[in-house]
Amino acid sequence: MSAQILDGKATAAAIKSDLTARVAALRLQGITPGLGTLLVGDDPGSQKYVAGKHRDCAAVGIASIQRELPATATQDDIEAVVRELNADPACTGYIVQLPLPRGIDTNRVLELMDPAKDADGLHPVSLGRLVLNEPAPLPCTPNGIIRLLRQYGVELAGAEVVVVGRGTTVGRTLPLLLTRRSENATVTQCHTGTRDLAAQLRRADIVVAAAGVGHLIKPEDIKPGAAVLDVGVSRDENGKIVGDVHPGVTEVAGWVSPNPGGVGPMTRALLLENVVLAAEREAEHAA
Ligand SMILES: Nc1nc2c(c(=O)[nH]1)N[C@@H](CN(C=O)c1ccc(C(=O)N[C@@H](CCC(=O)O)C(=O)O)cc1)CN2
Repeated sequence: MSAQILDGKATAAAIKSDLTARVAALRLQGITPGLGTLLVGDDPGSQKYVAGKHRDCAAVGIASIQRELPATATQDDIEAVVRELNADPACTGYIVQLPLPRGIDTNRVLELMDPAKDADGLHPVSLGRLVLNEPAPLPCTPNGIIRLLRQYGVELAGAEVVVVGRGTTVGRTLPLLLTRRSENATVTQCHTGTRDLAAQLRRADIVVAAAGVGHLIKPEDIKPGAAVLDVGVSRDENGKIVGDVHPGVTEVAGWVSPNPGGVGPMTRALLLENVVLAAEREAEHAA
């Protein structure tokens, strides 16, 4: 058996096509949505992701506001740009590309953002609203995972989901989305302190790997027919980028998300969606 591919590239393309029409409608009302990004430092991965976000903006008609600071930027330098983006009327929503350089207090930077301009759903106010089940911009990668599963008809209600990882962008936030009544999944969160990861994985209907440990998830750990989503990015001993999921998993699983081409493109599309939703709310208030 070979697993069905959860094609994030194709699913993201359909979302972007819908967004292109919605942006055109907003522009007719005199509103041009704008996405801001703040990139600090010269990490090639982060540079690539941010460049991709602005390419996507151009493709759907969203304006781009690109701010960059060197790796030597101080906390004050970064906070000054955050204040500028908060005040910029052309900027509907923005993100601070993570991770920030060592020595920078990331939480302080995020807390300084205007929550109304949080395009990432990672501001403490947005995360608090998510916990309280109130309307909030959804974190892009977790939202992308759920939308991809829905697109391919993978049942979430009653499913046993194992999330591997506890980072803010995926591990901590995905369980909050999966356990909403609309999804109704049961979630086990695993991490480096989990005593027997393989035992947890073997009973999972859905596995989301976001640990950043190359090929951590092996074929023998997967229940036949399960859905396996690979969100991890790390480098092997030759410097080649590898995901968290061993390629052999495709022979056991029912569905797999490729990496690249799975959750990454969904993350980017749903960032644009958050900006368009914010601009549509602005249009409603203006009417
Ligand atoms: N402020 C944020 N920072 C980070 C986030 C985030 O959601 N918000 N997530 C990750 C990085 N990330 C988004 O910024 C991201 C990662 C990967 C991709 C992507 O499209 N990957 C492609 C492959 C790209 C390539 O290497 O050629 C794929 O998977 O097909 C998009 C966004 C950490 N920081």
